[in-house]
Amino acid sequence: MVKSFPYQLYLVISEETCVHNHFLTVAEQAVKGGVDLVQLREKNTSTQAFLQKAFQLKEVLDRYNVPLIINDQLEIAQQVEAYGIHVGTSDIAPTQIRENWKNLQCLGYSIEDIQQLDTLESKTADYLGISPVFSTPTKIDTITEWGLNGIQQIRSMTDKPLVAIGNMNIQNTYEVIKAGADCIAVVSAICACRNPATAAEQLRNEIEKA
Ligand SMILES: Cc1ncc(COP(=O)(O)OP(=O)(O)O)c(N)n1
Ligand SMILES: Cc1nc(C(=O)O)sc1CCOP(=O)(O)O
Ligand SMILES: [Mg+2]
Repeated sequence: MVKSFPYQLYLVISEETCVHNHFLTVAEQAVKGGVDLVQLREKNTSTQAFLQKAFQLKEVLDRYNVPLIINDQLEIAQQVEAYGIHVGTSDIAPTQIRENWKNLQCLGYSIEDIQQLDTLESKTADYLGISPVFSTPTKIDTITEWGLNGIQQIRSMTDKPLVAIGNMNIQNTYEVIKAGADCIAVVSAICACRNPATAAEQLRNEIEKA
């Protein structure tokens, strides 16, 4: 059974990608503009610093009832009582996460090739990240881009909620949702903007048009 996934605009944030404002300000403004799910993805910080940022971000998000997802780090996710965790093929496996985190609410898993869809790991996930829809300088260790055809192909093969990530912006959001994605996830389209609330609002409008 597919669990409810009512999220459509997903912010993936780290301190270093927030160019003009503090990351907590970006997160709060983005939520005010329409972001309904946030992932903290810190690739270049110590565990202690990641944990501290996670607590700070959770405090902000809790005020708006917006769930927090932690990237990669199971212990941090559990310590901050996050809503969930997102992992990819090089990380701790979804089945192992389920074994170790009994009251986990939301488990995201990246799909990089079509064979992965038919695995226990994918079936264990609550949503699948289409990784990447379009190639992006924000994450360069990806394999190939799925494009709109890839989204349609995955959509025809699974009922799981699909999160489109990779160079998502206001120009391509409408067609990506039309192709079958349930949600779009962004870094630069919000974090690199001077006004994160306006950026989120514009993305939200594109989603709602579709
Ligand atoms: C929503 C979402 N989709 C995909 C990813 C990528 O996860 P992963 O493949 O584990 O790569 P890293 O983010 O760990 O570099 C994601 N984080 N979020
Ligand atoms: C965190 C992440 N994961 C990706 C994947 O393909 O799995 S692409 C990506 C970064 C997305 O950044 P931007 O919105 O700036 O393109
Ligand atoms: Mg990962």
